[in-house]
Amino acid sequence: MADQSTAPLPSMAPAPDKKPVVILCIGMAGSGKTTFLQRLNAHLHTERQVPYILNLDPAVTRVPFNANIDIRDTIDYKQVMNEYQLGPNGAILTSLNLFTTKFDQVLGFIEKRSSALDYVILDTPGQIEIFTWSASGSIITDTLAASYPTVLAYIIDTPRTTSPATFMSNMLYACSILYKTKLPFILVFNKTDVTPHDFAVEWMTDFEAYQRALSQDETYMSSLMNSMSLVLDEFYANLRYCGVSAVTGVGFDGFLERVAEARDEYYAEYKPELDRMVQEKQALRETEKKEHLERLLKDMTITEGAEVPLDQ
Ligand SMILES: Nc1nc2c(ncn2[C@@H]2O[C@H](COP(=O)(O)OP(=O)(O)OP(=O)(O)O)[C@@H](O)[C@H]2O)c(=O)[nH]1
Repeated sequence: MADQSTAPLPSMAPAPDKKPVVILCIGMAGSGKTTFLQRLNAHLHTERQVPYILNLDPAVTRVPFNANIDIRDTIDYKQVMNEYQLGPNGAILTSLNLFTTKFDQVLGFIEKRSSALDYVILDTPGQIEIFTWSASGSIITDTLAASYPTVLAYIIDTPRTTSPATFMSNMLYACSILYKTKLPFILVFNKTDVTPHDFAVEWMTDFEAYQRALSQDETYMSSLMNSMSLVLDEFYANLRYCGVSAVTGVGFDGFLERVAEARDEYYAEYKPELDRMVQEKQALRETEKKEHLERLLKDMTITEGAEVPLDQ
């Protein structure tokens, strides 16, 4: 595995305990993750903020940015397919699993440069479930979130989400990922140059507007979605979102503002909960250790045997 960074880092005065924010880009195939990353990378460079980029998609043919670490450098996805007799999705998953076994090295690379970095950005495989519902995806996410403020950017193909039914399934998917990872979450409505995301904002903030859109759908799905939308109301209430165009570059300042808010949420909510869990585990381990020791001492007293009076 290699750290491919080529350009020297611009001189920045790092704050003593400054940690880069990790942005995990996830989204359905074709939502524009890679283009989004390319644009974000360009945007950050113009702002003189330094990103460290990881490509975790072993099947991508062309990466239009300079990835510091690329899964394809260590794992040949086609070879994995042949060697393990797998189909495309199985091979992507296996490649990710193999890569995860070396993730400690990746962390080492990030750690070495972390004081000079502002962001660590990850591009994930096109098939969203391979990352979000796999053990390796969880290990990567949890490992990063244990060391760095980590946020999820869920990229949405806005022009393909304009029907109430597609919108609802996309939101339910986002909701399931949010509850699984519990990490700060940003909905990124991409491709707003084709379709502005105003309709989505309206549906998320005005329950009746979504109901009105639904009422035009007379299929059985409509009543199901009606009930579901009540569930999602709570999800929307705690959600951060923004609209961008990865092609024109519109909306990236807004995205970075959301990232800053999400980072604050990480420190205010996720990190204390993580620390609490670690402390709980440590306390449990201490109690178990004490119990073992007590049992051992008791066993030793028993085996010492009773005192036998000697014949006089
Ligand atoms: N008009 C427009 N097209 C976009 C935008 N972002 C991405 N696209 C196009 O959407 C298509 C898919 O973009 P990718 O960046 O490859 O999407 P992806 O999510 O990485 O795709 P997978 O690797 O299959 O997951 C490409 O044709 C892009 O040019 C955008 O903001 N506006």
